Amino acid sequence: MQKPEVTKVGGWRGLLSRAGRALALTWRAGPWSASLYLILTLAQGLIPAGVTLLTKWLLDGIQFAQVPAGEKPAGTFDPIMLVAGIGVLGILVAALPYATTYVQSRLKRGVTLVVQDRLFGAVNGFDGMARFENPAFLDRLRMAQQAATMAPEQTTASIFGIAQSMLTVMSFLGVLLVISPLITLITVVAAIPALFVQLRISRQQADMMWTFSPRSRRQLFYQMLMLDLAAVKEIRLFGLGDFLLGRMRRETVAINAAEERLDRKVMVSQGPLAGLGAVVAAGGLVWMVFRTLEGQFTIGDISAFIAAVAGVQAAIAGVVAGATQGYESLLLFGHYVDVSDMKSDLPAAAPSRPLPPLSAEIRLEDVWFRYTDDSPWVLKGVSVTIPFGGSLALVGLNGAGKSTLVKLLCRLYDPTKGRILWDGVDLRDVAVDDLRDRISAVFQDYMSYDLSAAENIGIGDLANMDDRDRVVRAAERADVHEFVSELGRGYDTMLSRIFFQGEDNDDPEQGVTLSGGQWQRIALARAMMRVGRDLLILDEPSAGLDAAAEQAVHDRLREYRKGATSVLISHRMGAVRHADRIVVLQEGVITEEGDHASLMRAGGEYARLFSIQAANYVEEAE
Ligand SMILES: Nc1ncnc2c1ncn2[C@@H]1O[C@H](COP(=O)(O)OP(=O)(O)OP(=O)(O)O)[C@@H](O)[C@H]1O
Repeated sequence: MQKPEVTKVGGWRGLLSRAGRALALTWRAGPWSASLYLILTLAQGLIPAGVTLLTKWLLDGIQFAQVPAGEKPAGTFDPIMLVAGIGVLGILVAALPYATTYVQSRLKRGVTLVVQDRLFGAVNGFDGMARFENPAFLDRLRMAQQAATMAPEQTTASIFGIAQSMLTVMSFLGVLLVISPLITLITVVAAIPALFVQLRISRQQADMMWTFSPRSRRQLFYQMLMLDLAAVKEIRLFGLGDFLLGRMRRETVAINAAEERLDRKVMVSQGPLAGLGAVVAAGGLVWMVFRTLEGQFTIGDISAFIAAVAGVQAAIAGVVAGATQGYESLLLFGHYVDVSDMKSDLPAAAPSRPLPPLSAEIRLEDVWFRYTDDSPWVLKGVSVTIPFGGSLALVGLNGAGKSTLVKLLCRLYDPTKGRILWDGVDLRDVAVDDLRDRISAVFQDYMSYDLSAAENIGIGDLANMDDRDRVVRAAERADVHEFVSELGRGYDTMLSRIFFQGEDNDDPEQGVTLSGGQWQRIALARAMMRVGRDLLILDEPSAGLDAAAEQAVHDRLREYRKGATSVLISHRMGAVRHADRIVVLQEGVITEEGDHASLMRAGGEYARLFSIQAANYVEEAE
């Protein structure tokens, strides 16, 4: 079921295709900005050689200023014009980086928008839950998220940067070649090993990021935990602060040590190579000076040589840096590409069958389920029928498989074996959105959204979210209307304080913090928003409620459930006794089935659980 979807990223062909995608993305995010960015970048690549050439001509012009006009060597120009030209290029050198940064930032914002839309669009398209429970996938998702914001822009910047540096190299080589082909060759050859060493290092860096990803995740987990409001109580009371800090420190130290090792490698391998470049440059200069003294070269040639050697080395370093950064961002971009290309984790039926409104029954036929291929079976051959218009209650000890069964009904997973039929149609043969549109549910681990009360309820049915009457009716059904009406801003009160800062923080009208039971009733109201659905699932809908509220909620729910097909899970035996059919699940197997009276008569597990709770109440009453 959870196949290892995460593969290692690498291979030149893959890298090239990813580079193509990154460039295409950048282009799509802003064709004009991208073109301008390219022009500006390339222009900056040509300027250094241009300045060098003009300077050489200027120095030659000065050297031969006293020579009569007809005897001047070819390529001697008016010094005033050359000074003006150097001035113009100087202005461009100063101004262009700012223009480039502006265009680059603009492009980056555009790219971020496109890429995030795609990534989260793809994530929203994962219909099931399994991927979200796979740690390797979560790692990749985290990296994809990181990649989404920086990788395409970085890749483009690197590719353009490489083009710029190569243009600089080539233009300088043009100048250098005219002066001395030998020096040109030696300079280039000396710079090549650095390129390969850098590429190797960057691969190691990317591998390290991947290897240490679980550590980074744990480090982040401890960090978040120490700042988590929900965890504050236990951390304070149990004195867990230093323990968590120690664990976080351990992860950070391990990551730091690996980074340190890599940095050392970079220093040891790069240092000598950089030194070799400097020796070559110095040797070339000595040779050049001697030749100039012999009259073979001009002073302008020496200045051009000095500038070109430095320029070529800097530009080759630029190519290496660009390649390294590009390589890293492409590896990172690979995670983004993989996640955004992923299809839904639930096989889609093609073509999907229409899902008729429920008219007869929902039937589980010999359903077996386990979460992963190597984990134990959670459901072992469950067969049960939920008749149309009837209520089914699921009873069983913790871990019996009740919530799992509900997840299968919502098709958050597919059964490993067996099938679930909706009026005879296998759930796998219908579009998952159609199925979910027919279901309403309160899950055991319901959500508390940092939204207003009206929105918290209304999002149960997005299409009717702004229909205040509907929201109020849903709140009434969940017995929460009165409470919400009395809040500072009624239904428009924010059920969160996280968006308020500074002075507003103490204003109770700005947002409220609800209790667990109040949140549970809001979640119930959210489910009640979904009127006219075929199946209502209530997984522990009253676990956090006080006795009076629980009674009231169940009375109302019974009213609401009348005529609706429903599945109720509750550990409160008083709440399930009214169900049309009660099923007892023990370690993934149905052991008893019937209505309250017949199960009590049978004297099995149901009767035992019921009697334990009843006895508790009686003792408490006495
Ligand atoms: N996402 C998951 N991955 C792996 N195993 C899981 C997962 N969720 C639940 N399980 C396992 O499946 C079994 C059944 O869990 P389930 O939540 O369905 O039980 P339950 O009957 O609803 O229990 P409770 O009454 O405590 O809510 C448990 O052994 C649990 O450890």
